[in-house]
Amino acid sequence: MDISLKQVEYRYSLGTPFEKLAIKDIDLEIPSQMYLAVIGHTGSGKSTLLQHLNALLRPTSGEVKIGDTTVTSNKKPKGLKPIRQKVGIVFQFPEHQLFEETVLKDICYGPMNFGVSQEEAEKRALKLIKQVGLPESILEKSPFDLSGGQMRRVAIAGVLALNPDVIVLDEPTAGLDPRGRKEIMDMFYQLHKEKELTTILVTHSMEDAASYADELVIMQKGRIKGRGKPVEIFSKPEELLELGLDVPDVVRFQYKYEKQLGRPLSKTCLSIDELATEIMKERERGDVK
Ligand SMILES: Nc1ncnc2c1ncn2[C@@H]1O[C@H](COP(=O)(O)OP(=O)(O)OP(=O)(O)O)[C@@H](O)[C@H]1O
Repeated sequence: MDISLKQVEYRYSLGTPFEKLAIKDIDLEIPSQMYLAVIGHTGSGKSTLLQHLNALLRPTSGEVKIGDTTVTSNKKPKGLKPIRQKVGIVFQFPEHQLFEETVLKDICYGPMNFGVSQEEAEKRALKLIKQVGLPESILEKSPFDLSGGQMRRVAIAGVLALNPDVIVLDEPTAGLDPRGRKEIMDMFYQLHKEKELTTILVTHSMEDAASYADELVIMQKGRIKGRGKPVEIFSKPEELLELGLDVPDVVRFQYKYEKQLGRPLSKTCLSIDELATEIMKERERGDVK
């Protein structure tokens, strides 16, 4: 399912003394099955943008197309439910929204609310609990007896239980330890590939943006400042650093190395292995120590 935004602007508290422009001039095409990462400073409008992707927010002006449905300021989509089913959002700390007595009931709540039979919902829960890396036995436990990382996975299974075509991730690993972060990010990547899920990730982690995304969008002060493949975006680290954004460690190493070398390497490397190979090649040429 393709999503597109045309000249989207959003103002919070429109028409009040607290009116606040959050995003402006947003033109964005997200083709089906893409993995897109949205990066930018705090307050640059990333979360506001995300909430337009399943009509949680409607633009103050401009137009959002989600599949065949058009959302504008004065055009409330007829069926919001299908959009909410097709586009699942995993907010920061999604475990705060767990509320049922058992994990099974929690995962089944969403689909049953959308008219899926209990039998089908339970079938999905059983499959998903394994996909998010948890044992089947956890289904009968109270979600509140689980660790933070387990709760996060249960909450993610609840979003996936709606069988979305698109999944929107707003800093989905916030607060997890490095191992938990990697496991969750790898899991989303696998789901993206296996289920052909269009994936939109908001992240402050440049490593994650570089490792997983097909393309990156840079937001600054409510506008889109740039878009490109990770290797294109990170091949100009100075521009990102000027915007006050970070770059992956490997890009920083390459940048320093090139300064010493006095010329660029033949390509931008996004992994340590790639960079090591490039440096070896330089050394084999014999003009570098
Ligand atoms: N509910 C709200 N009411 C008024 N202004 C808001 C509201 N939510 C966000 N804003 C403002 O809109 C702008 C964009 O905020 P947004 O949360 O979209 O940024 P962000 O890039 O997601 O930030 P972060 O990385 O901190 O989550 C900011 O200036 C913010 O203060």
